[in-house]
Amino acid sequence: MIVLASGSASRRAMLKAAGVAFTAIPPALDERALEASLEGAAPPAVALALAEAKAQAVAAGQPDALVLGSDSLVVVEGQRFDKPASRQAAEAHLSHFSGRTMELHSAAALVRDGAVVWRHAAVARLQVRPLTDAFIDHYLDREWPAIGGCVGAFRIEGPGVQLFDSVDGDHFTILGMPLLPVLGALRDQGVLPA
Ligand SMILES: Nc1nc2c(ncn2[C@@H]2O[C@H](COP(=O)(O)OP(=O)(O)OP(=O)(O)O)[C@@H](O)[C@H]2O)c(=O)[nH]1
Repeated sequence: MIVLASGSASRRAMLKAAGVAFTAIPPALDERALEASLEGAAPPAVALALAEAKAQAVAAGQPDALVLGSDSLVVVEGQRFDKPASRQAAEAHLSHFSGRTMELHSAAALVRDGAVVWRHAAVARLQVRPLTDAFIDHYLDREWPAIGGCVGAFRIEGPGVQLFDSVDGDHFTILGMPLLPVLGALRDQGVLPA
């Protein structure tokens, strides 16, 4: 059985659309505390550590399952941004992102019998166009609070696409999980038909 250790609607939707049968169990994990313990680590290492910790947290209660954890984080000019906690935070994030290049790191890990059997990190680079205060306000009138659950304060599959001049990277990585490598790993683990 495949367990997705995530409360992310986007990750559930990706796996469902791909035709993967799974059970979703949100991880009970203090992500912020773990991130704090990783202060100074490179973004891919942070995303991988969080993906593994989420999978391990759920795997503890699912002894016979293959457990998939995933994490995404945004870095702009070396500064990391988590999901916006309020509309005001989203406004501040977007003002800061204006005209800058955003790195969106997404990682995934598989845990079986308590051991990490596979891990992968990917990065997408998104060029944020200059954003006026009026645009940000209008955008948030439509997209808040939906984007409260999204790092980067956008949904690329929705109006969030209007934030960018260009995007370089895998669409799924931006949505929150490097789906193609995940599917390859699930085939290697014998839980998806090869
Ligand atoms: N719909 C959508 N979600 C996005 C996009 N970019 C990032 N996300 C979501 O932003 C969230 C990143 O936060 P995380 O802490 O990794 O995951 P989470 O939502 O807290 O869920 P857990 O896996 O339970 O930790 C994930 O749910 C991603 O799917 C996007 O363009 N569209």
